[in-house]
Amino acid sequence: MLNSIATVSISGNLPVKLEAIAKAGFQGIEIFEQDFIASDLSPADVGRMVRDHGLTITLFQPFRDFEGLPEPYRARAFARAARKFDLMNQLGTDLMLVCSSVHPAAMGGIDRMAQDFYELGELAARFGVRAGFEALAWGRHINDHRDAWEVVRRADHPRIGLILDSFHTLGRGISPDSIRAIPGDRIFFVQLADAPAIPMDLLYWSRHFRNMPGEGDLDVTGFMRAVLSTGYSGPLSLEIFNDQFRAGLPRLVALDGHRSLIDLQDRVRRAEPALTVDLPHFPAPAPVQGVEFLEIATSEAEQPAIAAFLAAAGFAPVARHVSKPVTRWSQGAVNILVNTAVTGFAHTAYVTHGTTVSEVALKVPDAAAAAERAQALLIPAHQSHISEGELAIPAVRGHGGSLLRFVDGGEMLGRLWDVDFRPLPDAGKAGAGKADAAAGAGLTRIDHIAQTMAHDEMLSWSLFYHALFDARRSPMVDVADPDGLVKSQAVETGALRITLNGSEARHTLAGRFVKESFGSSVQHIAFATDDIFATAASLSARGFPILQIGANYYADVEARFGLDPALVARMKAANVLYDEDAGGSFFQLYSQTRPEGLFFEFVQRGGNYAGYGAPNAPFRISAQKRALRPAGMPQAE
Ligand SMILES: O=C(O)c1ccc(O)c(O)c1
Ligand SMILES: [Mg+2]
Repeated sequence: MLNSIATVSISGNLPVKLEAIAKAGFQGIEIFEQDFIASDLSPADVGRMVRDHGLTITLFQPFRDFEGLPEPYRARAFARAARKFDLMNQLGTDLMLVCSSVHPAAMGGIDRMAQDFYELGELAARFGVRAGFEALAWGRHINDHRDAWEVVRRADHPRIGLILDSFHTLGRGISPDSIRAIPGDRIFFVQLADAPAIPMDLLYWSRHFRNMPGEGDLDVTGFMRAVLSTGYSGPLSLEIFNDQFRAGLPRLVALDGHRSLIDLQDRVRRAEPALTVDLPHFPAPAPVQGVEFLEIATSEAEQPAIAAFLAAAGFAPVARHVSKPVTRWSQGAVNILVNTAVTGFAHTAYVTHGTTVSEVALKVPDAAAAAERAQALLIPAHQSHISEGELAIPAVRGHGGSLLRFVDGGEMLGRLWDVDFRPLPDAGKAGAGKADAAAGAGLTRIDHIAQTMAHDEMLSWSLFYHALFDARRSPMVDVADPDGLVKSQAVETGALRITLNGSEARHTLAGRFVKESFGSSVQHIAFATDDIFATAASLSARGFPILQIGANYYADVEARFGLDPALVARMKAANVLYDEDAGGSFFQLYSQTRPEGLFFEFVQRGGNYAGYGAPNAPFRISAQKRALRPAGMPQAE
């Protein structure tokens, strides 16, 4: 099976698109007619350029408004088809997509349309080409692949076949199982696209919101399984109309496309092992068991402030790296490494972003398997310099260029802290006298990590986690910052919870963070506690910069949830926020933002509360922005 992508799916002019598509590892392209017409290259030159990139033209499309026309339109449609078949000969492709008609004069009648296609087949034979019929979800008479198939079946011509497009089938809610009865050799071509579940006009949805399989909410895997069960073995081609991708970086969009096709085929074979897919073997996704450590890259000059912040949050320095200026701070099951190296990856991250989370290390069942899966998904590996006797911890490039490491409980990696670190002589005594250092502030583990990015990177990172770990996504939510909207989406796999946050508005807290840290990065880390009030008291005793929440919030939250006024009084005194869902309750407490924009959150989940306190986010953001301004300053910047 050849993997292919339509030129409409990415930005740039035709040569730029071809280059990006070839570099991303595709074998074929669909030439969208507009892209060809807009270029001033001759058809033969385009064909040559495509082949020089090692690509083949899998499809020429679209040919519109063909079937069911009365004269004189009908004769004109055939004359037009002859011209396009001739063009296809010059381009060097043998398949044209005919999408179902939206012509106002088009008439219905399966047999009339079948007759038109039979005659088109005869014409195609004279040019040595073929044509495939695709049901557009908004076609005038044909808008369902089952009807398109009936037309093709009745046309009964070897040069006329069916073209399936996952969007048109799934977008209309048609079960893909209806595909299983179609003979695979009558399916000439398969186009793949996903889309977010947003109710809207089908045409508008299709032309602006399609995304890569695995980035949306449609059951593209179910569709693919049905297609492959027919014995179809032709191209698998992405046809993604998406406003962001049209403006995105061609290389990155094409690479995401290839990743999505690999992940899709991997899902198909895991769901239905009897189906053959064109993929080498690689490990299945495994759920993440936890965050083993986070590393903050900083400088010697800024290190004392970070150390003070961590100490005030109840962390204690417990160990030092054997060869690098890296300190391990611990509390509960949380490990935070502070790296002040002036060489190597952490330093590059610091120079690029300022003080930043440069690494996230995930505990997985098998680190080597996770790295192998990443490689199969075209996620670049990272080789760090390690000294004699130290562990090589597998790493890949993750969000914002940071490193994502994989550690497991095996022979070597299971001894990470013993091999690479030496305990500090006074470990455990740090902060003694202020509060109980051993217990810290009651933080037990990392609840979630919030990664902030440009809005148009969100789909890409959502695909990354979905493909690598089979992560589940919750619906995207809008968070109102006083200066614009921020989109937020949670991805979860096993014990790993990540929120992806993106904003197009430059003055939102998220937008400013991306600008000021020169690219996307971890913006906040949320720690779990079993007792939010004890944590609040401990933080307060340590002089931690707790975010102050206004009185209006508490009056509202008491009324909204019918909370006990005594509880609300405690929350107010401790600046604790509250939310609940059908599963349980949620308490949160925030820090003010640090100079580089990083902040901490402390949460207590009750029952099976599944969210992240999104309803509180606007109030938290406003409070953080207030805390950033000297008292008495007006709201506007
Ligand atoms: O939006 C369209 O018109 C259009 C054209 C060709 C296709 O293959 C398709 O899926 C949609
Ligand atoms: Mg299509």
